[in-house]
Amino acid sequence: MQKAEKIKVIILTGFLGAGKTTLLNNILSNDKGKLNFVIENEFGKVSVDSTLVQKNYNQLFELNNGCICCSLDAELIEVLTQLIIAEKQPDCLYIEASGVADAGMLASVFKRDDVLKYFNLTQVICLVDAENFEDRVTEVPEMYRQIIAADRILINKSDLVRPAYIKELESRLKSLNPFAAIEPTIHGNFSIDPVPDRSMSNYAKIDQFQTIETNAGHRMKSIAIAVPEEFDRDQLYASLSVTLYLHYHQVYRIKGFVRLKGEENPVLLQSTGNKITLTAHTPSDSQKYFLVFIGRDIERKGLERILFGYKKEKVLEN
Ligand SMILES: Nc1nc2c(ncn2[C@@H]2O[C@H](COP(=O)(O)OP(=O)(O)OP(=O)(O)O)[C@@H](O)[C@H]2O)c(=O)[nH]1
Repeated sequence: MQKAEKIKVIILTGFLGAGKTTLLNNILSNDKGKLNFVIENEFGKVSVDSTLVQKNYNQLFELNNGCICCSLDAELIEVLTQLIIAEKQPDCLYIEASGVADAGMLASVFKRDDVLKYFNLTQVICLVDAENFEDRVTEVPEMYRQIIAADRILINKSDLVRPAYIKELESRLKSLNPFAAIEPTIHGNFSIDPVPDRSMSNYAKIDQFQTIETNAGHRMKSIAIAVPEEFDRDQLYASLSVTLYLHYHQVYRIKGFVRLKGEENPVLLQSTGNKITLTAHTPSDSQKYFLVFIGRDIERKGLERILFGYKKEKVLEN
């Protein structure tokens, strides 16, 4: 270890699609002169976020195919060890946890004596999606744990709800976590100053919440489907919209890259809540086309039928 001071660590948590990558991109672009390392953790095997994090970092580590809080702690320790022995240690390490990560369990890694010696977890920031909070919080226990483990809660997507609702949500979140600083944000536009009167994360308080069921694995599933063929934009949009409408309580997030008929650039397709967005994407040389579905009780066969079913029907019609 070259530096006298410990490596600062900031954990970003929040449910699927709450805006963690958007926030991280904002922080990194405001922080260009610094040596920043990033750990990206996605729940599924295939990573979309590592492509979407803009290159304003100095090194990026990916921990995929599991959740950093329950199945990847050995891999996390391995990355942390690499940082300790590296010639140049980062000014800050940002960890973007998967949307279903238990932030308390992740933060507890930084309580271990061997880790505490080199790393200072300064903030656990939880993003709450103002638009979808009510619908999801009752069915996803992981969201509670993310909220109660936070030093700072950002009510993101506040452009999509009424100002009066933000006030309501703020007091609701305050009752769940009275220790956190809470503020509304839009597109993760926020400056990462220290939480007032706190040089170290308050995550030690998590011990007070041990009565809440500990995370014995998530009920979520992540299914990646290769989509090398071109889709008709309207048909794809319609079949996924219907799926989100009918299976709103099962399909929590869709994201990936697809090609559309008659369009030169592929698109980044994303869903949060029941909204789908398609954004033009500049492909890399090794661009892969796939869609990742994250949700509960979802099955590959059913999803393939949704994606490709209408094509088969078309063949039969002709
Ligand atoms: N309207 C609006 N959209 C937002 C805001 N913040 C993020 N988004 C959009 O929400 C979608 C999800 O944002 P991400 O930053 O990818 O969310 P995430 O939490 O990293 O998602 P996962 O990694 O899948 O859990 C994207 O389409 C963003 O552009 C916001 O404040 N307002």
